[in-house]
Amino acid sequence: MVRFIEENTKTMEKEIGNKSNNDVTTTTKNKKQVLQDINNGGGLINSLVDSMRACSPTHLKSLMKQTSWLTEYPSALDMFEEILHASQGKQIVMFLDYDGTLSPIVDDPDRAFMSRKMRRTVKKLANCFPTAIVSGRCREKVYNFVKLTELYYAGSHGMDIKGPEQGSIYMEDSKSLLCQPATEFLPMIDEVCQKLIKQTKLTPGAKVENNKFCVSVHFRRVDENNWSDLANQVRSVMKDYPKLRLCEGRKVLEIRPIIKWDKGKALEFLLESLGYANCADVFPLYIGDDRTDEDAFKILRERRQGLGILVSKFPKETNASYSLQDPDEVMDFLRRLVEWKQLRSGA
Ligand SMILES: O=P(O)(O)OC[C@H]1O[C@H](O[C@H]2O[C@H](CO)[C@@H](O)[C@H](O)[C@H]2O)[C@H](O)[C@@H](O)[C@@H]1O
Repeated sequence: MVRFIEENTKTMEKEIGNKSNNDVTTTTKNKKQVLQDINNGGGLINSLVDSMRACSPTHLKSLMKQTSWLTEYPSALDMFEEILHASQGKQIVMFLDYDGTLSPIVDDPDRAFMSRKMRRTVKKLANCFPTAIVSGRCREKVYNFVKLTELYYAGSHGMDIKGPEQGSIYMEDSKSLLCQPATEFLPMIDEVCQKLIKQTKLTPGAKVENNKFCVSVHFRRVDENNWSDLANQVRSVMKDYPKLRLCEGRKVLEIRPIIKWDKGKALEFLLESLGYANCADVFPLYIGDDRTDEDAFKILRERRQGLGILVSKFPKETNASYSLQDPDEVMDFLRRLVEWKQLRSGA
């Protein structure tokens, strides 16, 4: 396991361009270039603002018609039987993103609560299958929203992984499972976070969130006319930190260490920890709504194992195989999985 981490956490200056988790969802070819320029200190502020605009799904509506998109990425509810068929004889392992997947997207990140019904469903799910939450938020924060001790948690985009507090039937000594491949960056992240708070305080609506191994700069509540100011402020801080990179989520700029670690690596690490490293009898199911989830979808495609489900009401480029519209549909899908499993085990 130590080797797994070492091999995967070497700095990746050279690889940034190829491996950025924004690759797949880049709406225009030069958006990747834009982020590289920002990351490398080039500072194309206008282009960063374009890129921020593209964070909003409404800007992607015209990319493909909904109907043809749904033909390519059918509803996981409609394809439920096919999914079960593909998983036959294999151990299903569940990976769930939090924001936009288990909880609806809201204006205030501190109020992104999941419903009681969803919590009950996820609890039942974890009784049926090994289940992990994989989030961009810091692990403690996402745990405080989910509050289930039977889950694996991968916070800070997978850079902070911990086994279930209450132990697990799927892993011996799961309580001691801890993987934090970016600890050396903690002081830098704290410093950058303080600078970003200071720099952005004059931009109404901007919110800087310290996610321990990464930082989020939210612009959901920033007037679009002020986005270029915000981009300037972020850029002015980032230019002094070549070991950090900038990515995007939903109306959020994510600042992360340039290590070769993301939600895809977290998925692989957890599969290995669960004893499924070189195993054909495993069927990982990853459900997520965000660009950072694409790294995990991509890994599943590369491994030809399990499948990814994108949560989106709008057509988006994705490495997922199926889609669900919103957290309500996610809950329906999870419930059906639980019912199916309970029926099979005669519970
Ligand atoms: O990987 P995730 O669990 O999806 O976390 C990604 C980011 O989610 C949160 O921000 C997003 O949700 C907020 C609440 O609905 C919303 O206000 C914001 O616009 C979204 O980007 C979280 O606050 C970030 O720290 C996470 O990185």
